[in-house]
Amino acid sequence: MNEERLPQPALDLCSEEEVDRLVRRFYGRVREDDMLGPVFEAHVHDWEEHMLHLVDFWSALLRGTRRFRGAPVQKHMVIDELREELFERWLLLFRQTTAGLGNPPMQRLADDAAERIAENFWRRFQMSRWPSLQMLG
Ligand code: HEM
Repeated sequence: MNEERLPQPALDLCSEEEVDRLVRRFYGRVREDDMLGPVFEAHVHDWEEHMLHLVDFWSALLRGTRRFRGAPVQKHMVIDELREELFERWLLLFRQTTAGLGNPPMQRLADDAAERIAENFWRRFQMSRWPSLQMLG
Protein backbone atom coordinates (compact mmCIF):
# COMPACT_ATOMS: atom_id res chain seq x y z
CA MET A 1 0.00 0.00 0.00
CA ASN A 2 1.22 3.51 -0.75
CA GLU A 3 1.48 5.33 2.57
CA GLU A 4 1.90 8.76 1.04
CA ARG A 5 -1.23 10.89 1.02
CA LEU A 6 -2.80 11.60 -2.32
CA PRO A 7 -2.32 15.27 -3.32
CA GLN A 8 -5.49 17.35 -3.13
CA PRO A 9 -6.86 19.53 -5.94
CA ALA A 10 -5.33 22.99 -5.52
CA LEU A 11 -4.49 26.02 -7.62
CA ASP A 12 -0.82 25.51 -6.85
CA LEU A 13 -0.78 21.79 -7.72
CA CYS A 14 -0.35 22.72 -11.37
CA SER A 15 -0.95 25.65 -13.70
CA GLU A 16 -3.67 26.02 -16.35
CA GLU A 17 -0.86 25.70 -18.92
CA GLU A 18 0.07 22.30 -17.49
CA VAL A 19 -3.56 21.17 -17.65
CA ASP A 20 -3.76 22.39 -21.24
CA ARG A 21 -0.54 20.50 -22.07
CA LEU A 22 -1.88 17.31 -20.48
CA VAL A 23 -5.12 17.43 -22.45
CA ARG A 24 -3.58 18.32 -25.81
CA ARG A 25 -0.77 15.75 -25.55
CA PHE A 26 -3.16 13.05 -24.37
CA TYR A 27 -5.78 13.56 -27.08
CA GLY A 28 -2.98 13.92 -29.63
CA ARG A 29 -1.93 10.37 -28.71
CA VAL A 30 -5.53 9.17 -28.64
CA ARG A 31 -6.18 10.44 -32.17
CA GLU A 32 -3.12 8.61 -33.50
CA ASP A 33 -3.94 5.39 -31.68
CA ASP A 34 -5.15 2.44 -33.77
CA MET A 35 -7.66 1.31 -31.10
CA LEU A 36 -8.97 4.59 -29.70
CA GLY A 37 -8.53 6.90 -32.69
CA PRO A 38 -11.44 5.57 -34.77
CA VAL A 39 -13.83 5.64 -31.79
CA PHE A 40 -13.09 9.28 -31.04
CA GLU A 41 -13.14 10.30 -34.70
CA ALA A 42 -16.63 8.79 -34.98
CA HIS A 43 -18.00 10.81 -32.04
CA VAL A 44 -16.00 14.04 -31.74
CA HIS A 45 -17.00 16.55 -34.40
CA ASP A 46 -15.14 19.62 -33.16
CA TRP A 47 -11.74 18.75 -31.68
CA GLU A 48 -10.88 22.24 -30.47
CA GLU A 49 -14.17 22.42 -28.58
CA HIS A 50 -13.51 18.96 -27.11
CA MET A 51 -10.01 20.01 -25.96
CA LEU A 52 -11.26 23.18 -24.27
CA HIS A 53 -14.10 21.25 -22.61
CA LEU A 54 -11.65 18.64 -21.33
CA VAL A 55 -9.27 21.34 -20.08
CA ASP A 56 -12.16 22.64 -17.96
CA PHE A 57 -12.84 19.09 -16.71
CA TRP A 58 -9.22 18.39 -15.70
CA SER A 59 -8.81 21.87 -14.31
CA ALA A 60 -11.75 21.14 -11.99
CA LEU A 61 -10.29 17.81 -10.86
CA LEU A 62 -6.70 19.00 -10.42
CA ARG A 63 -7.05 22.67 -9.49
CA GLY A 64 -10.58 22.83 -8.07
CA THR A 65 -11.81 25.36 -10.63
CA ARG A 66 -15.50 25.46 -11.48
CA ARG A 67 -15.78 26.10 -15.19
CA PHE A 68 -16.72 22.57 -16.24
CA ARG A 69 -20.35 21.97 -17.18
CA GLY A 70 -21.21 18.62 -18.67
CA ALA A 71 -22.73 15.19 -18.31
CA PRO A 72 -19.78 12.79 -18.68
CA VAL A 73 -21.61 9.64 -17.56
CA GLN A 74 -24.45 10.05 -20.05
CA LYS A 75 -22.03 10.99 -22.85
CA HIS A 76 -20.17 7.68 -22.40
CA MET A 77 -23.20 5.47 -21.94
CA VAL A 78 -24.20 6.03 -25.57
CA ILE A 79 -20.83 5.03 -27.05
CA ASP A 80 -21.67 1.54 -28.34
CA GLU A 81 -18.02 0.69 -29.05
CA LEU A 82 -16.95 0.84 -25.37
CA ARG A 83 -15.21 -2.27 -24.04
CA GLU A 84 -12.74 -3.10 -21.32
CA GLU A 85 -9.63 -3.12 -23.56
CA LEU A 86 -10.43 0.40 -24.72
CA PHE A 87 -10.43 1.63 -21.13
CA GLU A 88 -7.11 -0.15 -20.49
CA ARG A 89 -5.64 1.49 -23.57
CA TRP A 90 -7.09 4.89 -22.57
CA LEU A 91 -5.48 4.60 -19.12
CA LEU A 92 -2.14 3.48 -20.57
CA LEU A 93 -1.93 6.51 -22.88
CA PHE A 94 -3.10 8.79 -20.09
CA ARG A 95 -0.43 7.51 -17.66
CA GLN A 96 2.26 7.84 -20.34
CA THR A 97 1.17 11.44 -20.85
CA THR A 98 1.10 12.43 -17.17
CA ALA A 99 4.50 10.75 -16.65
CA GLY A 100 6.01 13.10 -19.22
CA LEU A 101 4.78 16.32 -17.64
CA GLY A 102 7.48 16.64 -15.00
CA ASN A 103 5.04 17.30 -12.14
CA PRO A 104 4.83 14.17 -9.93
CA PRO A 105 2.07 15.40 -7.54
CA MET A 106 -0.11 16.39 -10.51
CA GLN A 107 0.68 13.01 -12.09
CA ARG A 108 -0.42 11.10 -8.97
CA LEU A 109 -3.73 12.91 -8.60
CA ALA A 110 -4.51 12.80 -12.33
CA ASP A 111 -3.70 9.07 -12.61
CA ASP A 112 -5.73 8.26 -9.51
CA ALA A 113 -8.75 10.25 -10.72
CA ALA A 114 -8.55 8.77 -14.23
CA GLU A 115 -8.45 5.23 -12.88
CA ARG A 116 -11.43 5.74 -10.56
CA ILE A 117 -13.51 7.45 -13.26
CA ALA A 118 -12.64 4.81 -15.87
CA GLU A 119 -13.74 2.06 -13.47
CA ASN A 120 -16.94 3.93 -12.75
CA PHE A 121 -17.77 4.51 -16.43
CA TRP A 122 -17.08 0.89 -17.32
CA ARG A 123 -19.15 -0.46 -14.40
CA ARG A 124 -22.06 1.85 -15.24
CA PHE A 125 -21.81 1.03 -18.93
CA GLN A 126 -22.04 -2.69 -18.21
CA MET A 127 -24.97 -2.13 -15.87
CA SER A 128 -26.81 -0.08 -18.47
CA ARG A 129 -26.22 -2.64 -21.22
CA TRP A 130 -26.73 -5.80 -19.14
CA PRO A 131 -29.15 -4.85 -16.34
CA SER A 132 -29.26 -8.46 -15.12
CA LEU A 133 -25.73 -7.91 -13.76
CA GLN A 134 -27.26 -5.60 -11.14
CA MET A 135 -28.30 -8.55 -9.03
CA LEU A 136 -24.61 -9.41 -8.56
CA GLY A 137 -24.22 -6.17 -6.61
C1 HEM B 1 -12.56 3.82 -23.46
C2 HEM B 1 -12.41 5.00 -22.88
C3 HEM B 1 -13.06 6.27 -23.36
C4 HEM B 1 -13.59 6.58 -24.58
C5 HEM B 1 -13.62 5.73 -25.85
C6 HEM B 1 -14.12 7.93 -24.47
C7 HEM B 1 -14.72 8.61 -25.50
C8 HEM B 1 -15.26 9.87 -25.39
C9 HEM B 1 -15.95 10.55 -26.46
C10 HEM B 1 -16.14 9.99 -27.87
C11 HEM B 1 -16.37 11.75 -25.98
C12 HEM B 1 -17.15 12.83 -26.74
C13 HEM B 1 -18.61 12.60 -26.51
C14 HEM B 1 -19.46 13.69 -27.12
O1 HEM B 1 -19.04 14.85 -27.17
O2 HEM B 1 -20.60 13.37 -27.50
C15 HEM B 1 -15.93 11.83 -24.60
C16 HEM B 1 -16.19 12.89 -23.78
C17 HEM B 1 -15.68 13.02 -22.51
N1 HEM B 1 -14.85 12.11 -21.87
FE1 HEM B 1 -14.40 10.24 -22.53
N2 HEM B 1 -13.90 8.40 -23.20
C18 HEM B 1 -13.27 7.42 -22.49
C19 HEM B 1 -12.85 7.49 -21.17
C20 HEM B 1 -12.91 8.62 -20.40
C21 HEM B 1 -12.39 8.73 -19.06
C22 HEM B 1 -11.70 7.60 -18.29
C23 HEM B 1 -12.63 10.01 -18.65
C24 HEM B 1 -12.29 10.70 -17.36
C25 HEM B 1 -11.27 10.35 -16.61
C26 HEM B 1 -13.32 10.70 -19.74
C27 HEM B 1 -13.76 12.01 -19.69
C28 HEM B 1 -14.56 12.60 -20.63
C29 HEM B 1 -15.23 13.88 -20.44
C30 HEM B 1 -15.18 14.77 -19.21
C31 HEM B 1 -15.94 14.14 -21.62
C32 HEM B 1 -16.86 15.34 -21.91
C33 HEM B 1 -18.25 14.95 -21.41
C34 HEM B 1 -19.30 16.04 -21.54
O3 HEM B 1 -19.38 16.68 -22.60
O4 HEM B 1 -20.01 16.24 -20.58
N3 HEM B 1 -13.47 9.82 -20.77
N4 HEM B 1 -15.27 10.68 -24.28
